[in-house]
Amino acid sequence: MEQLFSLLQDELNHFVQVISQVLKVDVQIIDSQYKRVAGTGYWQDKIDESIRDHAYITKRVFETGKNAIIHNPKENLICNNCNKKDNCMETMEISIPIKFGERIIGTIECVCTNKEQKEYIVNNENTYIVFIEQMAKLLESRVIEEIEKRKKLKVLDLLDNVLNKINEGVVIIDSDCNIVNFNNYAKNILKIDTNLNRNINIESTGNMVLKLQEYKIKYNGNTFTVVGERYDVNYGNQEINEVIVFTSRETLKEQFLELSGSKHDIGLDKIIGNSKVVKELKRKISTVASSESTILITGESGTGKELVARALHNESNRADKPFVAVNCAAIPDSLLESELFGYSKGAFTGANPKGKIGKIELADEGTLFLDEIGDMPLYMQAKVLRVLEDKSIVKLGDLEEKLLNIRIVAATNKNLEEMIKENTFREDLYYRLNVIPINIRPLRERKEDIKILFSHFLKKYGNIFNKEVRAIDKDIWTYLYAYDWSGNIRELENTAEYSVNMLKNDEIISIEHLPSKILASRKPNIEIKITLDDVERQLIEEYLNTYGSSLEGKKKAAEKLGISIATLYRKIKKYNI
Ligand SMILES: Nc1ncnc2c1ncn2[C@@H]1O[C@H](COP(=O)(O)OP(=O)(O)OP(=O)(O)O)[C@@H](O)[C@H]1O
Repeated sequence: MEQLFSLLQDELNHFVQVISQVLKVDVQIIDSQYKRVAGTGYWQDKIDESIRDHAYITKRVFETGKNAIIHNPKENLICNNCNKKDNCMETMEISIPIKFGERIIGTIECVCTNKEQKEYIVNNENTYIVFIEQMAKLLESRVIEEIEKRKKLKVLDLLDNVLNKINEGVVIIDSDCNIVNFNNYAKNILKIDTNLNRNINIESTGNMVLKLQEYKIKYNGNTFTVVGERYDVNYGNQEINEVIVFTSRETLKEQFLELSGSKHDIGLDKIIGNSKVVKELKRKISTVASSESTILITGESGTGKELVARALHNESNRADKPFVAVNCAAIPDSLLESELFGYSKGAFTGANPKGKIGKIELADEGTLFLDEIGDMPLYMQAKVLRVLEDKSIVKLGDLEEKLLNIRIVAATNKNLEEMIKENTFREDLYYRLNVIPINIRPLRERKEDIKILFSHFLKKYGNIFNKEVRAIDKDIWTYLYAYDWSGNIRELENTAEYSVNMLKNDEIISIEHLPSKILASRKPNIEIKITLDDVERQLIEEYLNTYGSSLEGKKKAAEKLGISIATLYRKIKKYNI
């Protein structure tokens, strides 16, 4: 509270000057620590001095909370003990308390040092005292105001901090669409530099993503697609017109996948497909999931290698332990070793002084997934081989060996055998990794999976973008079967995402929603390697999915298929459904 006086210093000086001019005497303000915080004339250059050892009149005001009007200081009992009494020049003193609620936080003191001054005051004493009391009240309300202001500033500061910590962008704009304020997230996403440009343009695309509006934000020559909410906050104030709270579309998608558990709970049921190849793949995963042996997953990009690796982990008896994925192609060679092995305190210049736990150690008791192992530099291959052989690691800068219990699953889209011939992949590591090989066939070799996968992805993106995918026009399949799918399932998934984006309300998914490259690829009389059995099995599965596999469900499915329940049972057995 006392510090507040020092924050109001300029105003205090102004106060004492005004009182001094009216009363024609010197005026000072004393705080509750008996420190002079403002003064005129004789006291002007004695601010901040303590008056404690001769503050007899001031003390009385603090004790009683009442005005002290002393007409003859030297003779007054209050001054009896004052050691300055003999040299005291004062002819009259008025001390008025400055209150803050019930508390006394200071005094306003006016001192006459000659007869004329005293006479001037005494002639109008009551009026002057009321005047000083009013000034004390004014000071009290200024203190309250200042405290309120400070509280608000603290809350604003706190809000600012909170806004900068959240994972959403916040931009405040004025009525001319100029940025007034923004948080760190918005700054990073939109690359805001208000020194360069403050103008921003926000337009709704009309799309909804997970129940939020999608917007195109144009700023500084760039366009960003975000999702969020706009709030009108113009309460007759041109300077603050609107707040937009947003997140990037990609982040939202990630969050959705995290929340829906699709990243963590990837089990066999997340591997979609009816083809023999997929069925065989799933069977193999459940057979080998709990084995301790190393697995090498091969397959073209986008065939689902990571999905299979996660399923292997989640189906294994290590499922509740960590699954740590390292993408060997995404980490620069110079960082890969410390990323994998970690380092001890002060291992090298520039290293984190606390040391770092490597990904291999993090995977202890769980699964280490070495993705894109074909991109691992040769010297690192040798080190990883040692981990496989010794089941232990030595951190960089450390001498101690740490025993580990990890299961290694590696994956690559490269032909490692070719690489061995070219001396770019170690033969010994290859055999160590390839104990259980799992090869995932490209989508073009199992086109019968396209229908179920595409339908699955349409549903997924329908949920994400809050669009109802009511039906699919059957003509679409001819195009999807004819396409080559060099990007495999990832490309099919992206196509489904594109189609859902293109879908307007009340439409059904049809060829007009497909990307042009797929429409262009259609060859006449395409040869689809689907047998009658495949179609029959798929139909039965679809009906069982719809009606359920209870007896009632099966009866309904048989009725819809136009076959007897006995025939249905026979076919279920035949197709191993
Ligand atoms: N059988 C499947 N069922 C459902 N989704 C699948 C299937 N196979 C792949 N996907 C999906 O396709 C996308 C690509 O899969 P994933 O990342 O596992 O492929 P990858 O072979 O590891 O690719 P890359 O070699 O490029 O790393 C992912 O979104 C994955 O969920």
